[in-house]
Order: sequence, then structure tokens, then C-alpha cells
Amino acid sequence: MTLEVQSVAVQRGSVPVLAGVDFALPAGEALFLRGPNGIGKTTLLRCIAGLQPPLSGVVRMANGGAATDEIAYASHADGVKPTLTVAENLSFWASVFGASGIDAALETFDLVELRNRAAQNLSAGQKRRLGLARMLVTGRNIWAMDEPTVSLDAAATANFARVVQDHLARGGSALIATHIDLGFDAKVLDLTPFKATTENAPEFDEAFL
Ligand SMILES: Nc1ncnc2c1ncn2[C@@H]1O[C@H](COP(=O)(O)OP(=O)(O)OP(=O)(O)O)[C@@H](O)[C@H]1O
Repeated sequence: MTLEVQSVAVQRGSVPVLAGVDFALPAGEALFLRGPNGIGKTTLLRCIAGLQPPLSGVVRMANGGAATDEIAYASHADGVKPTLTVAENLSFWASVFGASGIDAALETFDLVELRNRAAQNLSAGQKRRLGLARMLVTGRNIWAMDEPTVSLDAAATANFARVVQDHLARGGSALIATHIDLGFDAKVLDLTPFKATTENAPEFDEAFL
């Protein structure tokens, strides 16, 4: 269950952002994506999650399967439906992914007392916890997460780190764009050297600009 990213180039708004990104993410491991603001962490995660195609290169499972069938993606925007309650949001996602049961996810992210509150009435940190609880109910093996600890307090951040480590111990994997130290060891990929230039983004038509 290894995710392979091979020679991937990505663009945003028709402008090449990264080129030549290569890594493998085996089961049981996490990889932290780092780099300065605007380097392309979000763009790369969106590509790996299947929300936009790569300019070139390949994202796939080592066993030949489709990566998009294995990945659950938590974006900046949380993917939370504002008018549904906490429980309804999680039940909705459980049904989308064919999983059953939301109780463990509610407990894990300290959402039990908030289960009947509309998501639009949650605080920023509570909403973020709901977005992360969604990862659990998908039943997916690979969690791709973009700045998952934004708005979380210290206790919730530590809890999130434990949840990810439990996920890894069960054979899952995690690809996490984060500027903070989550307090557990994982490989780090600094994207700075992969910043696209017109030389290493050969499919970019400069005359288009
Ligand atoms: N909708 C858009 N249209 C055009 N360009 C965009 C769009 N969204 C982002 N960009 C640009 O694409 C580049 C990569 O942005 P991206 O959000 O992937 O970076 P990031 O590494 O995740 O940044 P941060 O650390 O600030 O979250 C940036 O230069 C950004 O300004």
C-alpha cells in the first residue's frame, strides 16, 4: 500500500509551481511537506488527492491501483457543510465513503457534546476538529492533510498527533503539509528545491503569458 509520486509537476492558475517532485509513502509512515508560503504545498496535495491533474508525472499506488481510491483529503476549507449538524456531517461522509458508524470519530475528536450543533455555529477550532474527524469515518488508508492544526489549541493539537500515530500503527499513512512541529518523528520533504522554472516545466508554454 505504498503511494508513489514520480516526477510530478503541478500548476496553479496556469502557472507552473513545482516540478520534478518524487517520493514514495509506504504504509505505516508519515511525510511532512514543508516549504515557504506559496511554494506549492496545497497545490501538490490537491494534485495527489485527484482534485487537479499533474502537468506531468505520475501519482499512483505501487500495486497499480488508483491513488484516489485510497486517499482522504482534508483541505484548508474543511469540507464541512454549514447547515448540517456535527453528527449529520459525519454521517453524510460515512455514507459517501461506504463506512458505518460515527461514534468513534465523535469521541476521538471530542465532539460528542457538540453532535447536535449545526456546523455553522461551531468555533473555528471545533470546525477544524470536525473536518479532521471526517478522516476517520472515510476508512481510507492515506490521509492527505493541509495545515491540519490551524485553529487547534495545544490539547487538540496533541490529540491530533496521537490520532495520526494510531492511524500509522494500524498500517495507514499520512501526508501532512504543516509549518509546525507535531511532536512525532516522520520524514520531511522540503519542496523548496522543486520550485518550477521554465526549464524544468517543459510543458509550460511561456508565450501564453
Ligand atoms: N486560485 C489561484 N490562482 C492562481 N494562483 C494561485 C491560486 N491559488 C494559489 N495560487 C498561487 O499558487 C502558488 C502555490 O500556492 P499554494 O497554496 O499551493 O502554496 P502553499 O505552499 O500551500 O502556501 P502556504 O504555505 O501559504 O499555504 C502561490 O504562488 C499562490 O499565490
